Amino acid sequence: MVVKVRECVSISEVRESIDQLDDQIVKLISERSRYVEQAAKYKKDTDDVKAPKMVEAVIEKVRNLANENNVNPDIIEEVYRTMISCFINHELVQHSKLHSK
Ligand SMILES: C=C(O[C@@H]1C=C(C(=O)O)C=C[C@H]1O)C(=O)O
Repeated sequence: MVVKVRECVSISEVRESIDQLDDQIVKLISERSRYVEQAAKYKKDTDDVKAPKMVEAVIEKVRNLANENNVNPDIIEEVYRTMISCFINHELVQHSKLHSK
């Protein structure tokens, strides 16, 4: 599917459109973060948090979604590897707080 976007007639319109999307993207990443934090409760050790097989499954899934949505899968993979790596570090902190009590 090709997502329909508005045909901008100036750089300020382009920037305005990108700003609106950034607002949504940050809200969605925040929502994702809340679920990753909840995952810490169900992971028994740090290997479980790092879950390399799960990471590869997510990467495969988002590469397929990228192909379906007409965006370069290599860009999506790089963005997701960076995001998941940050979330794993965040979750390791949550996990150690929960399991040191
Ligand atoms: C949500 C899970 O794992 C977590 C998912 C992450 C992510 O997708 O960003 C990061 C850390 C993992 O511990 C899961 O195993 O289902």
